[in-house]
Amino acid sequence: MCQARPVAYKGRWTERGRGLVRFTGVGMRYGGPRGRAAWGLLGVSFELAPASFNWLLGPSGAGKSSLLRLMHLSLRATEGRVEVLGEDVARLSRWALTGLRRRIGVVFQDDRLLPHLSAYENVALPLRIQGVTEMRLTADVGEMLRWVGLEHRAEEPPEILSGGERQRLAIARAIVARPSLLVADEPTANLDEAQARRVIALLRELHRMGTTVVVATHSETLPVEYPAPALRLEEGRLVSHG
Ligand SMILES: Nc1ncnc2c1ncn2[C@@H]1O[C@H](COP(=O)(O)OP(=O)(O)OP(=O)(O)O)[C@@H](O)[C@H]1O
Repeated sequence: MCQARPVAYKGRWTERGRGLVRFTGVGMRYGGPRGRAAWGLLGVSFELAPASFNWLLGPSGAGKSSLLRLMHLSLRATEGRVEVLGEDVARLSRWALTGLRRRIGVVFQDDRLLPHLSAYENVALPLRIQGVTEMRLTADVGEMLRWVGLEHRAEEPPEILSGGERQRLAIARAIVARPSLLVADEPTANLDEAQARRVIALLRELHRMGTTVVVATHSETLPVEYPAPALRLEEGRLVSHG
């Protein structure tokens, strides 16, 4: 399934070398009832090399989702500096943030597919929003569905696909617009081992094509099976990176 590589258009897959992610002294403080505000992240500093594959590890409540939300720009840090794809996000205008978001793909634990659209239309959606031509859309969506091994399910609604198929479809949708950074928050949490391996193989393949990939997981076995740099969080602090 993973042997067939997508054909890079215009001679490239993503902007290789521009996938840098750097956090410097980052803190994320969540509000709450008076006196109950809490730090989800505290003093977190690290740098991810462009086109690297990275694990994000830590127990429940350690801050993994908070870190990923900062990385895919759905949260703003309370303190510190967040640089994504080489941009200091606090300095960007709303317009520039929207542009940067388009270069980031996100995969969640639950697939978040649209139930009233076919598999094909779910993958096509990001390209339709960007207004790409129908010819390019057809080629790119077909290529993505082939890559994730779902070309034969193109006309099906997501609800009749298996959990693993839905998650592969979610990956196809997240990467069809060729993001430079792919952030995955426990993408294998609901899958059996075989399906989980298939999903990780796709994400590893994506990294080999030049995308920076960050995958949060509770799995003890996947990071051993697929060795890669790992960020480990505990109680909101980065306790190791390497
Ligand atoms: N929206 C929020 N409001 C208040 N506190 C929050 C919010 N989101 C997260 N937190 C708190 O921040 C801390 C880190 O949570 P986060 O969801 O980032 O951890 P996690 O490692 O992803 O956990 P899990 O593995 O269970 O998903 C926790 O103490 C959590 O209760």
